[in-house]
Amino acid sequence: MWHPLSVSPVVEAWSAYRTSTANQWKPRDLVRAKGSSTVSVVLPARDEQDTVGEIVRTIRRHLVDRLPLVDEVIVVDSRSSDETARVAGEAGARVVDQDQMTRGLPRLEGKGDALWAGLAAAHGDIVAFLDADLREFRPHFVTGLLGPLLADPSVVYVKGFYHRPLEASVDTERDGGGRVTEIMARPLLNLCWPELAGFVQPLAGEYAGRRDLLEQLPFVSGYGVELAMLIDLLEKVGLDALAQVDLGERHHRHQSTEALGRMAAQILYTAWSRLYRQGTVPTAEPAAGALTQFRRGGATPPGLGREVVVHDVSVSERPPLAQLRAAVPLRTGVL
Ligand SMILES: O=c1ccn([C@@H]2O[C@H](COP(=O)(O)OP(=O)(O)O[C@H]3O[C@H](CO)[C@@H](O)[C@H](O)[C@H]3O)[C@@H](O)[C@H]2O)c(=O)[nH]1
Ligand SMILES: O=C(O)[C@H](O)COP(=O)(O)O
Repeated sequence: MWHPLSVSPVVEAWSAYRTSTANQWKPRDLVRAKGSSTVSVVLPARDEQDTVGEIVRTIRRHLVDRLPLVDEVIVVDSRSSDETARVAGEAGARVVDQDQMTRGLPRLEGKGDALWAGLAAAHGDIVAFLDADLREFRPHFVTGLLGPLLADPSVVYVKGFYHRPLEASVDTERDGGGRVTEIMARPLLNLCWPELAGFVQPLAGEYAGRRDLLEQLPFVSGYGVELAMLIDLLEKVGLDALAQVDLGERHHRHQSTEALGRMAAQILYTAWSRLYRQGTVPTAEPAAGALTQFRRGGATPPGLGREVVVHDVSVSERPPLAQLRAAVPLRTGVL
């Protein structure tokens, strides 16, 4: 047993063993290693018309047209109210509609449901997920995620990590980004799932996995999807089948503190479900599924000088796709 304040030997050994950097993985070598297997890239996108086009074009230019590494680029339009679908389509993505993909099933909210719809739409043996709000996007985000999977059959899932600047309109805090990660998710994981403490960016939206494994996982509907996936993967395949890759620096659109509060609440709600499954907490759901926030300037209720805003932060889950396919025999690429 190690001293609680020292680096966990599990984490240390795993990081040394399973961590690579994106520039280690040369695109031409990956094409060779890929052989006849197929790769899909899936981008969940809600109102990302400003960024999604450039990401799709970059992937197509470098990894579809110049080198045959990526076989399809799918953008899941997640109920956008802007031109996301048109922009993505014009850039060369196959655009699928979250609601069309899940028609006939209960309507669920948020990113996790978009990812599940994207996995259902994808044909690849390997599926890589990327957020659609990335700026200064470069192809090494994709090659880095694919490298360990194509080079080593014992790796089944790869998570990206990076430096995270916090970019405000006036200045940049070099390592100020990842606020939910640093203030909530990392402490939570360290305390409750210490084997996962070696993941540098546990909430990263950039990761890749083998499709047959991804299809065995439930997908939590909202922003808890990444946390749940790591915990479920740890239980299902163990730490040694997981890897992480250094993607350098990541720039993205920052959400407001208020929106991040709702994200954090969804993640905590999700963690609760896993703690319940492990027998650590007594009830299947936390005491409440609502988050009350106070916004400057309103007059409801009177006397507070604030507006009270209440959000439902509960999450649901889509079942593993493999379960659905077993119940209703379906080809890949459709639900
Ligand atoms: O209902 C939604 C909400 C978001 N998104 C997309 O999901 C991606 C990530 O969403 P974003 O709101 O930009 O999340 P971040 O603030 O960047 O949150 C970080 O932390 C989240 C919680 O773990 C992860 O899901 C994110 O991938 C990760 O980047 C973007 O492409 C969104 O357009 C959807 O497709 N549908
Ligand atoms: O991953 C996170 O912690 C959240 O997406 C917040 O990221 P940001 O602080 O870089 O906006």
